[in-house]
Amino acid sequence: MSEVSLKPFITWFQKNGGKIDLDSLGFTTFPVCDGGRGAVALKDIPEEHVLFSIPRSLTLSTRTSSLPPRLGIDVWKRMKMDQGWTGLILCMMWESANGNSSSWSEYFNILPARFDTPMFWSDVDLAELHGTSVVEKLGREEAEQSYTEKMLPVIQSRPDLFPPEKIEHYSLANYHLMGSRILSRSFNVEKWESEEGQSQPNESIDTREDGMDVDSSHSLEGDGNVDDAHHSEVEDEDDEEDASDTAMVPMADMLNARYGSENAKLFDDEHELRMISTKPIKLGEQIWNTYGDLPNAELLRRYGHVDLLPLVDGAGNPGDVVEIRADIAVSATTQRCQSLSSDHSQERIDWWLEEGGDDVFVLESDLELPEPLISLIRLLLLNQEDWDVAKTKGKPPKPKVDADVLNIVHDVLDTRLKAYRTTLEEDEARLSGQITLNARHAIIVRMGEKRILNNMLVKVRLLQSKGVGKDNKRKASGNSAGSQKRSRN
Ligand SMILES: C[S@@+](CC[C@H](N)C(=O)[O-])C[C@H]1O[C@@H](n2cnc3c(N)ncnc32)[C@H](O)[C@@H]1O
Repeated sequence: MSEVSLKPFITWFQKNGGKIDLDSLGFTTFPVCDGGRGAVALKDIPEEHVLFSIPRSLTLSTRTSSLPPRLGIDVWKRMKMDQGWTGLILCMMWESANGNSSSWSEYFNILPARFDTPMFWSDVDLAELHGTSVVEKLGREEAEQSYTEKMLPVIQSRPDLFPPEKIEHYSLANYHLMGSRILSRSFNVEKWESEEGQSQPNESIDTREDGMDVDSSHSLEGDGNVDDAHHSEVEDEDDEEDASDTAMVPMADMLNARYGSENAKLFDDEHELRMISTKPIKLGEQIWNTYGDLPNAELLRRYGHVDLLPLVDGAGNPGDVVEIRADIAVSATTQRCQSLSSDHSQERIDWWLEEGGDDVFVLESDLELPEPLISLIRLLLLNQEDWDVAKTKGKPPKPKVDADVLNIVHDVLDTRLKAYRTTLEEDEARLSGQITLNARHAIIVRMGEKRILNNMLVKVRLLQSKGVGKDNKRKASGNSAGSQKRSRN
C-alpha cells in the first residue's frame, strides 16, 4: 500500500485525537523480506522520543465498540462473547459491516485483506510443515467451532442488528480474516488502575488484550513498557485472561519487527498509548517494534513471515526452538530399559504431570539440555526405593546427566529428527530452486529446527565420547542440564 493511500487514515487518526510526529516518521514500502509496508525515520530520532500517541478511545476492542451495549451486556456475557476472541471478532465484523458510519472505517480501509499464514494454506502446503508443531497449533477446527456454536447463535438472535442483507459480513471466511487481523496486529492493553473494577464492555474508553502487549508503564526505565506480548491464540479462549484487554491499536500496528532489531515500543498512560523510540534511530532506518523475538514457527503461524539473519552455520532465526513431546522421552527410556513395565512408567508419568511437570520440552539454540527432560528421564529410571523417596518428598530427581541419560537423550533427538520427512541437505537443495513462498517459509522453519537438533546431537556425541557421566569426577559443561530459560540472545 502506498504512502498516498494512507493519507485518509492519517487524517482520521489526527482528527480523532491521535498525534503523530510526521517530521520524524513516515510510511514506506520496504522489500517483503523487511516487512513490506512499515515506518521509516525521516531524520535522526533520539531515544525516548514520542513517535505517535493513540487515545484509548481510538483503539478497537469490546470496550470501545458500540456493539456490546446494543446487544445488552447481560446477553453479551450469557452468550459468552466476553470469553476469548469471538466477541472482538464480532465487533470487528459489525463495525466493518457499518461501513462509513463506523468510527473505524478509515482504519478498516488500510487493514490487510489476505494473509500468508498457514491458517489459509492448502493441505499440500501444510504437509511441508510436517515435523514442526505449527499445524497442531493452528486451531482451525476450534475456531470454526466457536464460529458455529458461539457466534452464529448471537447473529441469528438479532436480525435487527445483523440484517440479512448484510449477512455476507458475518461469513466464516470473514471470521478467519478478522481472527487473523487480531492474531497479527492486536495488542494487550490492560485497564488503567483507575478503571479496575469496570468490567463491562464499553464502560470505559480504553483497551484490550493479548496481542503485542502494551505494558502499563510510563517510563522507559520502568518495567512497564507496552510489551509485545503477542496475541493469545484461539486455543487460549478458555483461559483466565480478560478478553476485553485485546485491542486493535491503529498506527501502532503499522510497525514491522525483526529479531533483535526493536528500536520503538508502545507504552501506556491513563488516556493514551505512546509509541516511543527505545534507541537512537538514524535517518532512513526502519522503525521496528518487537513481536517478542519469536521462533520462525511462531512468526509464520501468527504473522506469515520468517526471520532470516546470518548465523555461524548459515542463516536463520537465533530465536528458533524445537519442541519435544514428553511421550518421545518416555518411549526412548522404556526402549532402552526393557525392564521398565508400562504400569511402572505410567504411575511415574501420572505423578510427574500431577506435580506440574512439563509435557513438552523446549530445545533452544544455546544447546542446553532442558532440565525437565533430564529430570523426567531420571524419574523413569529410579529404582523402587528412590522412587518412594521422590514421592514422599514431592520432588522429581535432580537434572544430572549420566551415561544412561545421555544415551536416552541421543535416542530422543534422533527420533525427533526423524519426524521430518526430509533431511537438512534436501531442504537446502530445495531452497535454492524455484519454490512457492509457502514452501520456502515452511522449509526455513523446519531447517531452523533441524539445525538445533543436529547441533544438539553433535554435542551429546561429544559428551558420550568424553565418557561424561561414566565417572563422577568428570563434569561437562551441561553436565547439569541448562535451565529452561526463555531468554534468547
Ligand atoms: C503488525 S503488522 C506490521 C505492519 C504491516 N507490514 C502493514 O503493512 O501494515 C504485522 C505484519 O507485517 C509483516 N511483517 C512484519 N515484520 C516483518 C518482517 N520482518 N518480515 C516480513 N514481514 C513482516 C507481516 O505480514 C505481519 O503479519
